[in-house]
Amino acid sequence: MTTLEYPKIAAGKVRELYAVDDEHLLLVTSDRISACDVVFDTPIPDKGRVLTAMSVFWFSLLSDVLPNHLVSYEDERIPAEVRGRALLVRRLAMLPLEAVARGYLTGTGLADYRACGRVCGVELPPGLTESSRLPEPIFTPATKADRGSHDENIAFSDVVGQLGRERAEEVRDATLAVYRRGAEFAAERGILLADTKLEFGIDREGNLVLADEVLTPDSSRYWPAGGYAPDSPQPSFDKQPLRDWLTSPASGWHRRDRPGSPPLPEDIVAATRARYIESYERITGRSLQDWPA
Ligand SMILES: C[C@H](c1ccccc1)n1cc(-c2ncnc(N)c2C#N)cn1
Repeated sequence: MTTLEYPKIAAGKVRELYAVDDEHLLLVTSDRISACDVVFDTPIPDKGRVLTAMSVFWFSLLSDVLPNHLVSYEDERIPAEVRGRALLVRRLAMLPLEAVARGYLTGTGLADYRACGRVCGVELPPGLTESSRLPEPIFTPATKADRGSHDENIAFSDVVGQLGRERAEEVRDATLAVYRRGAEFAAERGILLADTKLEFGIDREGNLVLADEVLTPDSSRYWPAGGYAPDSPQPSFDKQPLRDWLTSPASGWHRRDRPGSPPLPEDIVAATRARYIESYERITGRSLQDWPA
């Protein structure tokens, strides 16, 4: 089989989803990269393998927290062309929300806090600044925005209205448990997980199941622990070389007119590839060379 023989049922900025049969899907991660709301045409070699291998590692580490949708990463139904960057997963009834946990204040969380002292209705202490560590991780759900627009933060009460109280509490508790486990594990390896975005589905038996990708540099903010200092934006462990180049005169890219995406220089591609591989090897203690290609 090739992926072209499976019907494509969804596509994101860097991933595609195919229907394998009534019970199974194929989740394929490309080598494309998105930064500053731009999806670049220049691929980052091995980025899809890193993100896929990372999710498989985290699913295993989190298997005692809750079930997940992973069936296999080397099943015969996975086409050779995407082997190593594709997962065979169980088909679920997906919940219509982005389940976000935050351990640090940045991005839209910081903007909401500065506007009203709260994030998704959660009251925070005064005096927090950019990149402040929160007293404890918070659940900050968001709507699933259409392609091209940004997710909107919503309150827990909105999630209760969507899912009912019992399921909403289950999603909140699972999101925070996954984040806490991941953040603690990553911090011991020199990486701060500032926040993460999870997706959940419901299986035929009505169980809550962890889906999508999990705790990857594309679904989470990875910050180097060394040099962490609140009161200023933190460098992205994986995307900073790309961001620095993109916002420098060298790229010729100007946020104002956004002429599409400039081609990436070889040194930026190489530096970005190295960052992704380093994030995987630091977190897992394994070599990416041992992951299927
Ligand atoms: C957001 C994400 C997506 C991925 C790739 C490209 C575009 C969107 N997505 C995942 C499902 C999905 N549906 C049913 N069962 C599942 N196990 C999953 C998963 N994972 C639907 N959408």
